Amino acid sequence: MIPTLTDLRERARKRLDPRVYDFFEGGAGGETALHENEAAFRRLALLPRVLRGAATRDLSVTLCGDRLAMPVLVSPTAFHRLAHPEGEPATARATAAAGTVLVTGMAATVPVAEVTAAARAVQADAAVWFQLYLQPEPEVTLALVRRAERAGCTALVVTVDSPVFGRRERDARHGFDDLPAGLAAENMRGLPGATDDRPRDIAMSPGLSWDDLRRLRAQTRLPVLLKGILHPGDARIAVAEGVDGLLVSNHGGRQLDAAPASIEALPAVAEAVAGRIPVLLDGGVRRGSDAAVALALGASAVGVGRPVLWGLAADGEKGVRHVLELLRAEFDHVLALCGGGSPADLGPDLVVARGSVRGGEAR
Ligand SMILES: Cc1cc2nc3c(=O)[nH]c(=O)nc-3n(C[C@H](O)[C@H](O)[C@H](O)COP(=O)(O)O)c2cc1C
Ligand SMILES: CCCCCCCCCCC(=O)C(=O)O
Repeated sequence: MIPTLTDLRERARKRLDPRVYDFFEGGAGGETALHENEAAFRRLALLPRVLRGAATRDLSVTLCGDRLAMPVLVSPTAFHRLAHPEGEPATARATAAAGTVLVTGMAATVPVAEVTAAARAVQADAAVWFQLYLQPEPEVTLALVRRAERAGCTALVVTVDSPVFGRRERDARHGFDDLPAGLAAENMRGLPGATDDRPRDIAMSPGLSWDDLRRLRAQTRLPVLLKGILHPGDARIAVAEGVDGLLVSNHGGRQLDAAPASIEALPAVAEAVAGRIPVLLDGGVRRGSDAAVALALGASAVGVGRPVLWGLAADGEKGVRHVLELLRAEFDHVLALCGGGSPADLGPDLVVARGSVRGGEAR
């Protein structure tokens, strides 16, 4: 039988140390935002169109100069070697084989240059983006940016939803506050605050402002996307500042537990951006139909976090390939069922609240 994401989640749970499984799976506080990310998709339905003559389908999208074979990319998740000994290079090979973007990041357990090399061994022009938390000392951030540029990353994703680290009750219960011996955030080596034995800790910086972002953008030619935007006011400022893209995200429910589900925040952000820059979304995407709903509501693409970790833990590179292929095939199928030939054919008129369509009242 072909394993579904639910099967892979269960396989991952059986294979992983419960402390690691909970670190991957858990959210902040009472885990309301975590739960809502998936639940909010279940409250939405697609109202398909018919007889639109879409004989062939092309799933590809272009984002910040990179062409993706499908509108699903891999969001940054920390510490892939906790899931599988091969870690981020296995994820990179699988993502390159799927023809989409891997966002690796500061909290990778393999240096960024090895991650891009693994992706490019599979596909010469594989796109890898680098996620970073701006550090309180600009020179540390700059050193990380140069590392990502040298490694051939094609965009930077600055996570802005984490002025402080989320209160993760599962981790607190387990006392899980450090990596096992032999694993580290490898991109943090050789920076101020690092020692020969131990990389510098990743700092969260509550004092950051748009000035810090302006400084970063002046220091690099790479496109800069902001990850963790939920408020349309911030989206408007980001566009005015010249940011290259936004990722609507509540960090997989791991930061502000009182935040709305990502899919609920998307329409207002998309409206504020009005097509001027790409808007992406992550959080709770578990099916091709979730991706279709997000695209219909204004996203150019979606990211997946935990599903990739489940695939990696369950079956290494093969498991991640399987996750991405499942999502591609499901998205393609849903697009066909909605009468679409490309992601651009999905618009807001196709999305309704479940239970709201009665006898022709909908449109
Ligand atoms: C175990 C784990 C680690 C994560 N690490 C990071 C990270 O280092 N940087 C970041 O910006 N987001 C991180 N995230 C958030 C993801 O990028 C993404 O926003 C979230 O996982 C999407 O939700 P999903 O898991 O429901 O797909 C992490 C998420 C998880 C589950
Ligand atoms: C196992 C020890 C935890 C140390 C935390 C380091 C910060 C990494 C940030 C990862 C992240 O964003 C997440 O959501 O988790």
